[in-house]
Formats: sequence, C-alpha cells, structure tokens
Amino acid sequence: MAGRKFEKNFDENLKIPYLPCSSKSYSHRFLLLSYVLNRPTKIKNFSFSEDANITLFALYDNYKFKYYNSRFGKTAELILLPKWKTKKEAHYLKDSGSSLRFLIPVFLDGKKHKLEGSERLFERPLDYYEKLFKDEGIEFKKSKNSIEFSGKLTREKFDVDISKSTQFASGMMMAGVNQFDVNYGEGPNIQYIHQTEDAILRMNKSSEKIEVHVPEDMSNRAFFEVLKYFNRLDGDMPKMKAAKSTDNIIGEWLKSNKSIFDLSNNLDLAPVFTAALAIKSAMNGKRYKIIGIKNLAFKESNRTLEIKKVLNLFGYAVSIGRDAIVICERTSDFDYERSIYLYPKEHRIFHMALILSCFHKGRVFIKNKECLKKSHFELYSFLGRMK
Ligand SMILES: O=C(O)C1=C[C@@H](OP(=O)(O)O)[C@@H](O)[C@H](O)C1
Repeated sequence: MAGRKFEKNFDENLKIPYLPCSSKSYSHRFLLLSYVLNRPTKIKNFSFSEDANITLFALYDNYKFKYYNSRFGKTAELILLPKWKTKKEAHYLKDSGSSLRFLIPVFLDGKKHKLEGSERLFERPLDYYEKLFKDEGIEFKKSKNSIEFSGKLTREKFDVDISKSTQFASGMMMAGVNQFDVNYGEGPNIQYIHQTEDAILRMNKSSEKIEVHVPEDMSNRAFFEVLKYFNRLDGDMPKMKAAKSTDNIIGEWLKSNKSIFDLSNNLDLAPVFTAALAIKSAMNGKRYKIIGIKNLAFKESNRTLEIKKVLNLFGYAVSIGRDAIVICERTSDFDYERSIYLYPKEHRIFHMALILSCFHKGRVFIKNKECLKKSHFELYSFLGRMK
C-alpha cells in the first residue's frame, strides 16, 4: 500500500530536472469563477493537482478533458458547461483547505450543502465563516469532520477578517462577483488576494464563452530555483517572468547578503527556503532568521513544527519563536553519513526533505511521496520512475 515502506533512497548525488507545472491556485479560481459566472468555459493548462480536482468534483458532475503536450509537459484543457454543474448535496474534500474555504461562500445559494473532509481539515481556521453565519442568521452544523449549512448572502458589502487566512477574502470575492463588495483588513499572504483579483479580471469579460490559460505555479518553481542555486538541478531551467514581483523571489534572496527574511507574503515558500538557508548556514557559518510565519501553524500540518523536525533530523540546529525561525549552523556531533528515515505529512515538507537529501552523505529514505500529488503531479511521477 502507498507509503507502507521506505521505498525511495536519496543521497548527495541526487539531481532533479526542472519539471514545470501549472498553478493549482489559479486552477482553483478559474473553476470557482466558471461556476459563479455560469458560462461555458475552457481552461487551458489545467493543473493535475489533487486539490484542484477536489474542487472540480465538488462543483461539476460532468466535465471534459482534452489532453495535449505543452511547455508544462502533459497537460489538459478542461471544458465546463453550466448544465454540468453539480446536483449533489454532499462533497468529500479530503484535506483541501482551499477547496473548503472557496466552496463555502459559493454554496451560499439558498440550497442545503454538506462538506466533508479529514479531521485536520476542520481543525484549520474557519472563524470568519462561522462568524458570518451567526451574523447573517445562516443555519449551520459543524462536526469533527463535516460542516452543513444552507443560506444566502444578501448584503451589498462584507468586511472580511484575513488575519488567519486570505482565502476568506478570496472566497467571498469570487462568490460575490458582480453581486457584492468585499473589504478586507491586514494580514499575511496578501498576494493571494491579488491573484484572485487577477483571476476575476481574466474571466469576468462580457463574452458568452470564457477561455483562460493557467500560468505556471510559482511556489513549485521556487523548489527548482533552490536546486539551481546549489547546482543540484539536472539540466537547465528556462527564464520566466513572474506575474508579481513577490512570485519569484527565492533566487534573488539566496544570492543576497541578507540574514533576516520576512516571509509574511510568501508563506508557502517557508519549507524550501528554510532548507536552503540551513545549507547556506552550514557552508558559511552565518545565522539566518525567518520572520512573519505565524500562520504556518494552520496548514495541512503544523508546518513550523514540521520544519524544525526535518531540519533537526538532518543535523541542522534551529530555534523557534512565536513568529520566527532561527537557523544556527549544524550540530557539531552529527554523523553526516548515517541513514535518515522520514515521513513528511505534506507536499511542501516533502520538497524540503528532497533539498536536504542533496546535501546528506548518507542515504535518505522518504515515505509518502503520494503527498506530492497535492500540488505537483509531475514531480510525483518523476520520483516514481526513479530507480
Ligand atoms: O488562495 C490560495 O490559493 C492560497 C492562499 C494561501 O492560504 P492562506 O492565506 O490561508 O495562508 C496559501 O497558503 C495556499 O496554499 C493557497
């Protein structure tokens, strides 16, 4: 069964080719907007990520894929028609926080809906929606692994609290296209709200049929940027212009002499970036500090703790504060040739373990490559093909 044995072994000879993939965040947004705008839609370069599929299956009972080869490797064009919109009441979302927080406001359409998922999913923040339900008198029932609700949003304006997740604002903005205004306050990861604004602009045109292209996934590209910086990329990777200046920042940061980095607008980069800084620190003896990471605790796992655990396993010393991680060289009595076994709970932590494997002399055995399907199917298949 998947993840039963430590099936892969890596070491300092590991090199990985650049495997681009399309953005799961944009794919999510285009799906939601197609449903809300209620128009025939063609989505090119649709992401094969598990998360995007979860949202697709929740929104549509039927859809058509046309497969083709693009610069992202094997990819697909997804065709959606309004008559294929879901008629089901209950949907299983596994551990996809994005699906949950995007679907709730869209499903506030007067009908009854039930969203089910893993237990961790319902431990993650839902505060804004719970408050919204109470304020609007919307009936809801939340249990350990599901939420049921039925209601409608009737106001013209909503003030959304994004201190725990930007997805509350993104979800409300997509559900409210051409219907109500959304204001939001301060919070980290604001670039994801800009991404929502951009997706709305791309889709909310007057033409009857919608056609959009999903751009490259920049969080996954960051993983390859780190490999490239340390000369562990097999082959080269094409230059690419990021949509926003914050999208492609890793290469620049690694080349700089800075020692403090604020990740509040690039939270998803924390695992691969801490791995990169730990390797740099082992090479040059400098200390590095990452700040702005408070919300990492709300991810698929408690990412701050997972980051510390993985760094410690590879012999890097770290200390953790309320909103910071400090990386302080390598532990002096560490055996660099020993075998390391680890079981990352989620995709971004798996990425980080792969990077650290490239700098470990002994063998590294990593379980659970299935978690990579969440955002990067190509990398998952590549590891499956590795001898
Ligand atoms: O809108 C999106 O697509 C996302 C927003 C961010 O969530 P939070 O604002 O909850 O951190 C990000 O971490 C997540 O991976 C994807």
